[in-house]
Amino acid sequence: MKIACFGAGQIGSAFIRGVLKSQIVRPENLLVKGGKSGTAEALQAELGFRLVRNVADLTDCDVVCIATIPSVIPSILKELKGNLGQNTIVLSLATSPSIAVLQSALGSHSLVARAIPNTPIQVLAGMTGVSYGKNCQTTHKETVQALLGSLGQALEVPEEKLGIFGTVAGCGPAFVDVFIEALADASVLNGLSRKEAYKIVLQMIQGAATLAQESQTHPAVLKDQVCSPGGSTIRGVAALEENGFRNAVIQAITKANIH
Ligand SMILES: NC(=O)C1=CN([C@@H]2O[C@H](COP(=O)(O)OP(=O)(O)OC[C@H]3O[C@@H](n4cnc5c(N)ncnc54)[C@H](OP(=O)(O)O)[C@@H]3O)[C@@H](O)[C@H]2O)C=CC1
Ligand SMILES: O=C(O)[C@@H]1CCC=N1
Repeated sequence: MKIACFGAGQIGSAFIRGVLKSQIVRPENLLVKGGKSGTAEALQAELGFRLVRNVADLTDCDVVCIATIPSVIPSILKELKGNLGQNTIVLSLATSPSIAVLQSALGSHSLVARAIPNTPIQVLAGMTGVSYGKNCQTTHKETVQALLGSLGQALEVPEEKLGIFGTVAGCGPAFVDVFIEALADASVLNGLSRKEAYKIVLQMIQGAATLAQESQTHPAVLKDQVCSPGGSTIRGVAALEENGFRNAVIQAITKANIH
């Protein structure tokens, strides 16, 4: 597979690291174009992909990804128009613009898709939602699925659900990181070292997620199994409820919701 990526910032670099780690693309078949700050050049020195010198080099790419903030995208689309092969799919990883806007900028026959990945793609543990423009046929979807699926799980969703999918899966890691840090702070407050705290917290979170996934048991049942009568856990659960933990999480997702 030959792919290109515009942007080597947070999600661009996670994508680049992921596709090289999964070996879905070889470094010589990965072309990257960065912005002005030199992040792409620094990453290239570490990972050995190719830097894009000329957009005309992209015509034989299977997929051209766009991993920049939305405001830069119109100028990238202008650069791309006329430099894409007949079967090159433009895959935007940005929260906007919509497929309709991408397609109208690139031409009515263009192959366009949108995906919202998350930072765990760099360790092949991603969860990515993807939506396709109307010109994408099964073979194009298979190419994108192979690419994104190599980074963890990738699920096709209608574009109207991509925002909330991307909010939970894409913003979610930051919320979980806040929770991890808070658990570690509480552990340190109560006498553990930072190192011990993170070791315990990370394995506990991974274990709880694995149990929920493998047992296919409702989280309320799993929670009840931990709460011994008159025991410690139920006192902690009551404290979470008293402090609006559930509501805080619901508000966080609702405020973050990508439209
Ligand atoms: N961060 C995340 O976890 C996720 C982000 N996204 C989406 O991805 C997009 C990027 O976000 P994020 O990675 O966090 O942002 P960053 O600011 O970290 O990265 C954006 C990158 O784009 C580069 N850039 C700017 N202009 C151009 C250009 N003309 N051509 C090529 N590259 C350019 C910038 O380079 P320079 O600084 O050198 O100008 C920068 O490195 C956003 O739309 C975001 O919504 C989606 C899912 C998850
Ligand atoms: O913060 C953001 O806007 C992006 C979208 C998903 C994750 N980060």
